[in-house]
Amino acid sequence: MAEHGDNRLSVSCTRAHQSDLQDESTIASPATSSEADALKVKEWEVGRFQDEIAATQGIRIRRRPPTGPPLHYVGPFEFRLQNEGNTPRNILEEIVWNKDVEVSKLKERRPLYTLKKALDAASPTRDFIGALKASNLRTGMPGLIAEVKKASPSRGVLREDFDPVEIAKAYEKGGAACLSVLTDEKYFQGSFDNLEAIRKAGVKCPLLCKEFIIDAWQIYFARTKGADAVLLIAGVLPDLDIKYMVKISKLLGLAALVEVHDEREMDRVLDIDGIQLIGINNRDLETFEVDISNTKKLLEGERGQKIRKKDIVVVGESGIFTPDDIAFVQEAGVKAVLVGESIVKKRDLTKGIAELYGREIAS
Ligand SMILES: O=C(O)c1ccccc1NCC(=O)[C@H](O)[C@H](O)COP(=O)(O)O
Repeated sequence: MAEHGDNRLSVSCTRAHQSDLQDESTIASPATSSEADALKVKEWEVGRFQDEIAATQGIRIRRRPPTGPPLHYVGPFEFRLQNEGNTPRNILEEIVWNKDVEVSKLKERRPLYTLKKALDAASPTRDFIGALKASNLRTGMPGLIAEVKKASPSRGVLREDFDPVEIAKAYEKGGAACLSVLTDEKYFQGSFDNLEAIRKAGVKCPLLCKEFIIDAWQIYFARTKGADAVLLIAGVLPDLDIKYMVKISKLLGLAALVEVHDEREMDRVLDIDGIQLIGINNRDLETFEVDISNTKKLLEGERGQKIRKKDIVVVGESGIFTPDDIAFVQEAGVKAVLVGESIVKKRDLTKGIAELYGREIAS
């Protein structure tokens, strides 16, 4: 019944205090099924409370279906009962609701204390932000985070002959500074096995675990699978969760790429101390619309000044296809780009990077 004990952790995550960082593994599991039921009820109540807090920060994505699980099974037949409350409003919300269930099950199999134990023997992480800065200095162009991406909800399957390790090696050969590895199975056909395999294959580029993180447990898990950085999506996580998760990431030696899509999210994130890496996603994850001028819009005026003052590295993400696109986001102020579709679809991945940049960027 570790799940229920651990679920209390995600509650503490929203009410983050520094002391939570020490207390996590000591929370007890419920002893009886009635205690477990009571905890489940509490969990729903807290979930609703979390959503209320999130809404005050402009977050539209609800953590869980407000009226209970989206599927109901009645008698010998399965009925799919849907109403406005338990139907996700968009794909991002659907992903988050599925992730919540997935993470609860994973936590039951691998409670936090076992992950912490595994970390005692883990090899050190590599400097993700340092690699981006070094590449930017060396080439005079944005450092490349090349994405190992088989499929996506908006584009379907991008590459049929998908060998993650071969793709990672080809990207590295083409001059990628870092790699982004999608680990979500249901919507992106990715996996943590891919992340682990790339890490074990001797690829030197630091690795971003591209996951929908909603619980600090996932950060520990990513670290055990070889990640050097994790993604935190401001459109999903309230401010206190971001603060807490950035701290946890640092404690584990991981960089945190905090992703924003609009001005409101950027302003929230700029008010949080300790953030060194911000990704501006040109894709609206609720509608799939992609517009690279979003990067420019979010870096104009006072926001740009604040970012430079804080020495934050900005990554332009999504919809980058041509040397003109690279020049456009560089002009806007990014020091790095995160690119999936335009390179993963190329037959020759190494050459594809040179085509994207309009020149060789390998050293
Ligand atoms: O790509 C999607 O369809 C998508 C849908 C819902 C949530 C996230 C999604 N993508 C994640 C990303 O933002 C991209 O994988 C990444 O920035 C690379 O984008 P691209 O170069 O356009 O493949």
